[in-house]
Amino acid sequence: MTQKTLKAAVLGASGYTGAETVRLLRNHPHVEAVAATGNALAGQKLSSIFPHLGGRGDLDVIKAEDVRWDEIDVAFGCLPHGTSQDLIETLPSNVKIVDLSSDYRFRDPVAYSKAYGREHIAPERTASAIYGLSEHAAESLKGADLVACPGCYPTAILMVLLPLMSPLIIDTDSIIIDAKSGASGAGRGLKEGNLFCEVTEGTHAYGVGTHRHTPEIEQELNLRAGKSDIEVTFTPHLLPMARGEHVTCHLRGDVHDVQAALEAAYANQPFVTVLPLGSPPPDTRHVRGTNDCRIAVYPDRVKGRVIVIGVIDNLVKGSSGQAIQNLNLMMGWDQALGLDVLVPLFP
Ligand SMILES: NC(=O)C1=CN([C@@H]2O[C@H](COP(=O)(O)OP(=O)(O)OC[C@H]3O[C@@H](n4cnc5c(N)ncnc54)[C@H](OP(=O)(O)O)[C@@H]3O)[C@@H](O)[C@H]2O)C=CC1
Ligand SMILES: CC(=O)N[C@@H](CCC(=O)OP(=O)(O)O)C(=O)O
Repeated sequence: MTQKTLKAAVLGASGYTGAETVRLLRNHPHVEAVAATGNALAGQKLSSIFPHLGGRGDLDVIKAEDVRWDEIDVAFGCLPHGTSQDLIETLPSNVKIVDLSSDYRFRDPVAYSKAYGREHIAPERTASAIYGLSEHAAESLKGADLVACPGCYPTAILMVLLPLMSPLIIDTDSIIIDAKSGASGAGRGLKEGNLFCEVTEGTHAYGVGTHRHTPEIEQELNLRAGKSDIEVTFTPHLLPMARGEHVTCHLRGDVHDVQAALEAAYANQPFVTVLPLGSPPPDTRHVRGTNDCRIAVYPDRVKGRVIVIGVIDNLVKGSSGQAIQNLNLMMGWDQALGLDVLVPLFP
């Protein structure tokens, strides 16, 4: 039997994750992007905004209200948080939603309001959405209608930390996460902090002690560990590069236990490589342009401490790639469909 091709609308295709979703879907055998939406840039061809997407399958960027929703099977929400829920809650109920924003990531609407400073317009839906860290949610993703893709930092960090939570093999009182992102993590919108001169030839921390990804990370760690008191120290930094995310987790535990737990968790996972102990540290360029995640474990010279490094591409595993991986799992397909063709771009 021939597989039906799902018709996808990419909401926010004139932004970075939307354009990346369109790019990646071109490799997908069973999903076709047939609608692309934008706001200020609606009215243009997608290839005039993103010339690299020119050629086959060019799309008109239209407003979401002009999409012919009766023809759409799945929507990828690549919109700013807040805008995302406002639009998603107006869509027909038969359209499957894979949301890349933070709008449906919080299982507790009160925690959402605390982190984002607004009331959720559909608190019961955020409570029941599936948190789509693909490798850790495969079963619950099957048949799901609404999936919240994790943030790019939470993706890289939880890929490292979740396998250490159950059984709990690290001390949860001393988790310190030093994280770095390329500037595409901040989106394509014009912001002073993203100007070339503000980003190049330097680096700086931001959101120190306050970043909104901290409660998202803590939510998932506590759920996995069956606890409610895990807190983490998380410090993100902006690096002068377009894409890539690098996290260094400083933990208290046994290096061999940590290595064994990570190897066991990802033994059969196509996108995750746990490097052998003693390997050179992974580089964001080893996963650039792919849905891969590489993890490496090191003993600290301080007795009883372990350092674990994870790298992903924020625009692929950290957003659009994982979104497609999630759709594959929702549909009961091979999770790697359309994504296993990607090969890292180095240097
Ligand atoms: N960048 C990343 O690495 C990651 C991003 N995310 C999340 O994914 C989502 C998209 O991020 P990203 O692609 O970087 O963002 P961008 O700023 O690059 O793109 C935002 C998109 O949303 C559209 N948009 C903005 N405002 C409105 C509105 N009021 N109504 C309708 N459409 C609107 C924009 O249209 P137009 O330009 O035409 O005005 C654009 O297409 C965000 O929620 C982000 O937090 C998650 C993980 C990683
Ligand atoms: C470099 C940079 O600015 N990164 C963004 C995170 C991108 C991401 O994952 O964001 P969402 O949780 O909004 O989806 C930030 O720190 O806010």
